[in-house]
Amino acid sequence: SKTRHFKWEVGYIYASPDCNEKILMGINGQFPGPTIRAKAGDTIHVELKNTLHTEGVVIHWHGIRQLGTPWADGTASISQCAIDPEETFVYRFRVEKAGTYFYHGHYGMQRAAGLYGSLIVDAADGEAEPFRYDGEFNLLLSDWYHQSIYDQTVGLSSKPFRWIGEPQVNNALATYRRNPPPVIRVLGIETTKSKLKKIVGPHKQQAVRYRDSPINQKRLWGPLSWFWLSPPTEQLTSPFLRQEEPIAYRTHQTPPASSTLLINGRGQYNCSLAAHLIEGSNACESTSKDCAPVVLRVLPNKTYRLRIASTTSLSSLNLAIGVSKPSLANHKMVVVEADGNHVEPFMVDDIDIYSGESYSVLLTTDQNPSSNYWLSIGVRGRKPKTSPALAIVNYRPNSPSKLPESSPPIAPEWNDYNHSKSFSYRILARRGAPKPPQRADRRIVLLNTQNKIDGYTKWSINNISLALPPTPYLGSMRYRLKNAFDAGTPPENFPSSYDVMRPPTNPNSTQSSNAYVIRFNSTVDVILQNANALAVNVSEIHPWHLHGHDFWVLGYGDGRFDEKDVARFNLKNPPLRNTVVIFPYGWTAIRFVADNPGVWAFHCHIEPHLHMGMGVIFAEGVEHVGKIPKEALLCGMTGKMLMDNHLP
Ligand SMILES: O=C1O[C@H]([C@@H](O)CO)C(O)=C1O
Repeated sequence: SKTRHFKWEVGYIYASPDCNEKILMGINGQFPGPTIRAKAGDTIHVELKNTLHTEGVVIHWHGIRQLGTPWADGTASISQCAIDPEETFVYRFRVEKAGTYFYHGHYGMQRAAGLYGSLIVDAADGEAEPFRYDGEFNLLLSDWYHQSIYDQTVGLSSKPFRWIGEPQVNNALATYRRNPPPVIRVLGIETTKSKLKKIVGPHKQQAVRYRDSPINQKRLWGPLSWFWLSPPTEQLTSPFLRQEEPIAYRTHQTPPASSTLLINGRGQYNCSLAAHLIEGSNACESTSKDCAPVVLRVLPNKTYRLRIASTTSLSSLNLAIGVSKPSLANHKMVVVEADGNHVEPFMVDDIDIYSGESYSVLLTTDQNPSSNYWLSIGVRGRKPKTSPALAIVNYRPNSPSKLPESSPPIAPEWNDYNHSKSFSYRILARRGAPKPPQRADRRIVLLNTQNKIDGYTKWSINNISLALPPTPYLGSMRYRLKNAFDAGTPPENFPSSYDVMRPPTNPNSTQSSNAYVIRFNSTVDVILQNANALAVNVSEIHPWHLHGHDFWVLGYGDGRFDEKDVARFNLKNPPLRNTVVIFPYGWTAIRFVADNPGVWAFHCHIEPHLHMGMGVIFAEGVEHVGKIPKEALLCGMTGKMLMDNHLP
């Protein structure tokens, strides 16, 4: 095995990930950051210089256990002090297991600023993974907002609360959405100002009125095929329209597409590559190569491994490959890996992927080779304001610019939770994978609720919203510093009178930095219990990610977890993972062995939710932690002790 050296600088750069220029966090001028490729058993050595100038930074290596190097986990306030501007920190750790991983910022909402990249671990020399393929592609999925992360975080901690919205809703649209006029869209051709006037003809006055709306003029009169009329118009039956056949048109109650999903850092804002095939879409016009569609160049009748990871800020995603006609999703995929663990192979038409998860699927290029196909990514679990992100599967020797002849595969409805559940339930450990201990030493039940604290909107776990302390836990626990974080053990359960199906009767909760201390080498079950959020009839998906461990997913259920559900736990072939979802109003049970000395975050991987307190801290075997590099301890109480020469 080798040591692989990298020298990185994190800094803001200009980029146009969705054809709109913004600033984002790049590494060595790149977005997404460089891909790390290593072999199982290798040591990764990243010398990270912070060139953000005015704020700290850390990088978390998602899915890497950090056995023996807990200070390299890259979690600000937990495993290390944030790296100051112009300072350098060395992340040095081993990658033990082949698989598809990624890395990302873990300080404030820096992940959502674009601070992420892929980390791919191949099998060690002389070893092989238990499946074969002819080639591979790496797809790192994310969502992208036009609002800066500073704008987003201030909104989340303001009264009244300002939600970040579905990906990239701009302000004009947000204003517009409060009072949406019916929308009429002219499709399939570029609408010019003169054409628009002609079409509008008899409704001219209404259109003129609309010019004073918050929507900018460019959008109204620009080359995009959009315009609005008010008051409500069911269908525009102007004779001009009929003349213009084959223009399709219809009325909408929804505003324009407002989100950008990115594939390998590239997407198209408010337009679709498949506009000519999808009613209601705008054609993309940009020629910027930052946002050119991703093309997967394949040969017919081969098998490819697609490595798919999601580092979205908010969105849950669905991925399918094909075209909508003649059959629905005409490339099957065989799932073989989840979060760096082999799963019992199973075949699907589409996969769901939540933030923090990764999969490998095998794709066989067995369709008509004279066509190219769509790889389509849609939103799950939250009502999308977005059209799907598209990449092109290019069967060679076709031209990569030959667009598929029919529209992308039709994604399941965003709220078809049965579809999502049936996918999750099919993920099982591959034969021969490590089995869980047959019983646990401790069970912690974590109730997930949306709350209010002094009028601020928060998320809480057993009525405690996580507030990180100024001194990272790893240092303060290792050196037994007093009063570095809130004392006392957080609750192991929640009151039996709590009704998970209804909004909280008393939504008030408290903030704390207290931590769960877990006996070293003990086996712990965690039941993640979902509940109704603040609004009636709302319960959301939350993907929970555990640092420092893989865990077995023992089971899922609807409603409130009950003691009798224990009998249904899968102890035979539960999958090992590092991220798992709770479905609306449901529970998920996991088991892990606390065999990794350190302090580890366990949290919802939705970036704004973590920011709103949706996480807990697990500490185990901290007395076995080796010598923490001083550079990880330079802040808070450990920083002061270093200055006074009081740390060993
Ligand atoms: O944390 C969240 O806040 C909003 C909403 O509940 C309040 O605006 C939302 O959809 C979340 O997921």
